[in-house]
Amino acid sequence: MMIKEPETLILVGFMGAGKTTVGQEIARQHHSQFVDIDSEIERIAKQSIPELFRSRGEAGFRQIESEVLASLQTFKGIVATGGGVVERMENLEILKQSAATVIYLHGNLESTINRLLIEGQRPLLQEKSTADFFNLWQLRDPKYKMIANFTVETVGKTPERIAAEIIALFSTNEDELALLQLRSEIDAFDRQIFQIIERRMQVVTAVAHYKAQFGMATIQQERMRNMRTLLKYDFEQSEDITDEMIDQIMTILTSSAIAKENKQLKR
Ligand SMILES: Nc1ncnc2c1ncn2[C@@H]1O[C@H](COP(=O)(O)OP(=O)(O)O)[C@@H](O)[C@H]1O
Ligand SMILES: O=C(O)C1=C[C@@H](OP(=O)(O)O)[C@@H](O)[C@H](O)C1
Ligand SMILES: [Mg+2]
Repeated sequence: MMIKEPETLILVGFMGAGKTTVGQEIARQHHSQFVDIDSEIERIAKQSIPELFRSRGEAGFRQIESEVLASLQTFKGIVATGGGVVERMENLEILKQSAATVIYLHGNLESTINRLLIEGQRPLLQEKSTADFFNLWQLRDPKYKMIANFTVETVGKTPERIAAEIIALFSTNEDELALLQLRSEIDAFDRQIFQIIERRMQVVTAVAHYKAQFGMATIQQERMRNMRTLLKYDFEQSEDITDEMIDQIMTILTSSAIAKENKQLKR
């Protein structure tokens, strides 16, 4: 069975997740209408969001936000909400009961904060510490999940690709859809694994500097053997992480590290 194509898609997620950008891109690729709730608020208030926060406070902003959301109940097309749309109970009710399909654009805090710092347009970011931001993330994440019909992983993907994936959700068979979601989880893990390997290589560089300074050998066989033994011990009970897997992966990691160290030492 094919999933019926919805008349309206509502994008939710934390600030900086890409709701505005991806929403515009879906509308472009799918030739639909697009509304950004923040832009509507600015149009109605005749003020920018930071100005509105200054003149009427967050409560004043949230009041207009709820009114705009309520006014969009018959809109057909793509709606980008603001990250704080889940702050008010009445908004959650509207989103839960809506016939529209709600999509949670999920990301990670690190890339989100980096994007927002570059942009500098979110008043909440200016007044909150990273710890406050993390708390806000943890408070909102379950609310986005509660109202969403689908969660789409955004980490490491371009807005064009995320838009294409969302459009594909509705031209896909329902059985295939579960598979699509699981695969997107695997893709997200693969990206995380390679980000960690990259960080590992940065530490390798620091180690090479140290070894050069103290005239130490690049290859320290015993240390490498010990590490493999410890890993095998850690995963002794695991069916999936076998000794063979540990040996293969560690061979790749250590040989790339040794190659990098040798290259640096030759300089
Ligand atoms: N998938 C993405 N990859 C890279 N940059 C992105 C992505 N999505 C959004 N951005 C950038 O991050 C910033 C915030 O995006 P925006 O669409 O305004 O997010 P939101 O509406 O969820 O707050 C913008 O500068 C945008 O260009
Ligand atoms: O998360 C929030 O509380 C907010 C998110 C912003 O929208 P985006 O999520 O589009 O950045 C904007 O509505 C306002 O700065 C408050
Ligand atoms: Mg936005």
